[in-house]
Amino acid sequence: MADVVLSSVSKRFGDTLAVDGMDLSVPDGAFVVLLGPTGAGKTTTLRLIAGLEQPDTGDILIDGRSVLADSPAQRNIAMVFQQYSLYPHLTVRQNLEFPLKSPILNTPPAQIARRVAEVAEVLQIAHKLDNKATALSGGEMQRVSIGRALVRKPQVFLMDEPLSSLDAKLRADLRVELKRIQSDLGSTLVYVTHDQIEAMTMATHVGVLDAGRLVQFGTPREIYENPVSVYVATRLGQPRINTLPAGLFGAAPAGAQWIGLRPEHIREGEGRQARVTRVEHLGDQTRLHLAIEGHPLVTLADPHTPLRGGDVISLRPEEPLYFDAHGDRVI
Ligand SMILES: Nc1ncnc2c1ncn2[C@@H]1O[C@H](COP(=O)(O)OP(=O)(O)OP(=O)(O)O)[C@@H](O)[C@H]1O
Repeated sequence: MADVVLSSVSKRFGDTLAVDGMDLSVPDGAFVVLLGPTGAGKTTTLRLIAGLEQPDTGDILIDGRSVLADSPAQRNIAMVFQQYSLYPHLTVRQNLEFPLKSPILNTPPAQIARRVAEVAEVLQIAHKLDNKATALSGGEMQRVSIGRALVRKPQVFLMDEPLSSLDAKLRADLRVELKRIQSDLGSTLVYVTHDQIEAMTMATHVGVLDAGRLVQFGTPREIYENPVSVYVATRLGQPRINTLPAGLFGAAPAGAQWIGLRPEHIREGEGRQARVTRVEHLGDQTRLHLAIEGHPLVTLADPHTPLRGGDVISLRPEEPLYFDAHGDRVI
């Protein structure tokens, strides 16, 4: 296993600067989740690490050594994409064996058989080993794709939204499974997702990308509790952090333009009056939509809340976050 370092890496496609002077340090054995809206440069970052793209400037080091001159195969990296990339005419077993049969590796047949059996067991596809890849459900195909990455025990795993095409139950199962496999193997993993739950539950570190730049890197808790900007704060947390005029609840720190309120920053019972506009029951959470002087606000309520649209409650902020006019954190 190995650490991965990107040092001032930039990559341009025509007029688009997809990755812009990125410095990223992925510690050995870390599970790093890259978050950011579409076009932020997440996939390009993975492809640069894999060697599928070459940077225009900067350096990429794996295990302390520059890999810019290495081919993707020489980098000993396994990548899993959103769309499963299986050989349709081969069986599941043959698909899983394929990476181990590379002439570079020269793996003995008994070891290949053992490794395929182990991985099939972990991913719960042992009973499908002799099926053609095309005779599988979407979820099974994606498990085989992940299995193909796992069989090789590469230096680094790169995964680009590997669970996003799966149904909710399978996604939840594989989330737990992937995290377990990663921590058992001690593998270094860089993972792209739009799914906050995946980020919060699997990541040891989260990297937030904005227009090709890494704007914050830290544990999921640090990113959630101590975001450097509104942009970062809105990446994690459902409902999203509310941003309201800083003076709405009284005095605000110097330079503050916005007050950022997550549900846990809102205390009911005293303070400003807020009108309930809607109570939304989502099953796993109940959202309270409010308005203070016409400013909308969403927070969480007890599932059995007696509140109804039109009710008026009082609330005040507790240890909120403040941001300046550019959205940067003030305190
Ligand atoms: N091969 C390419 N040719 C031209 N432009 C590209 C190419 N690859 C990426 N881009 C552009 O670079 C920018 C970053 O793309 P990238 O796919 O890395 O973003 P992303 O954060 O992964 O987005 P998504 O969440 O939609 O996958 C985008 O503006 C994209 O259109």
